[in-house]
Amino acid sequence: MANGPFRIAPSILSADFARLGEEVENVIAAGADIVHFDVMDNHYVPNLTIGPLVCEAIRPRTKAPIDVHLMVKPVDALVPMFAKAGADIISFHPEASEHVDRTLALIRENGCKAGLAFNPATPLHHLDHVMDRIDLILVMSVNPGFGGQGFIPEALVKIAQIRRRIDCHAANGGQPIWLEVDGGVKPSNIGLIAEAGADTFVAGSAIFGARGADRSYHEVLADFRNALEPAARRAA
Ligand SMILES: O=C(CO)[C@H](O)[C@H](O)COP(=O)(O)O
Repeated sequence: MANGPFRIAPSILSADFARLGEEVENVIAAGADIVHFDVMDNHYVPNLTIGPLVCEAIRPRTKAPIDVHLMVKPVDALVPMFAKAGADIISFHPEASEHVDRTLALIRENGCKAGLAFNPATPLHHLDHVMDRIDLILVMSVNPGFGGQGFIPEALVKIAQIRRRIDCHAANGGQPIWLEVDGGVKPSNIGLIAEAGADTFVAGSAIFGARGADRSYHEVLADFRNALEPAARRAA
């Protein structure tokens, strides 16, 4: 699936919704690894997007993992619905669940990988006692709700702190955990984000914005891969 140690996950929030199936096929054919699916409820975040029916509609269009980011409160009722709709990974925010441990278990019981998402101001103590129940940690490098925002540089510190926790967990026999970053990721900063310790990169406007810039998804994804090369060489 991924080229080298890194995965690129286009956020379909910035895709052309009128041609969503085609957009998903094209961006994966151009070399992306994962489909990032942003779910917003106009309650936990001030925007409203897409739900399980749209996930179900795009599922047959790709074999790539569908990575559902739930920016919703409450969370639990949507977990089985997205699992049934074909999600592979489901992430949620600890502030949006009354029982983080229960929600993580529910995601795995429904056959998906479980992710925990951290807003820029969410403290990392939410990882305490649940590291063995997590498959992915999602660091938001913008406040959630909208695509096209600028990367918040303090996220780099948080990424490095989480990388140390993941490596320590693995050194003690723990399961692999992906470290995903979402918000303002571009070819100009992805190298720095990888050096801080991320391995999975969500990008919406920087990839789907190619449409307006007269460039192909293949060209834009090549920019991302080239920018990742020094970090990939160091990781090899
Ligand atoms: O979760 C999100 C916003 O809440 C989006 O996935 C994220 O912002 C990606 O968009 P962009 O790359 O344009 O910043």
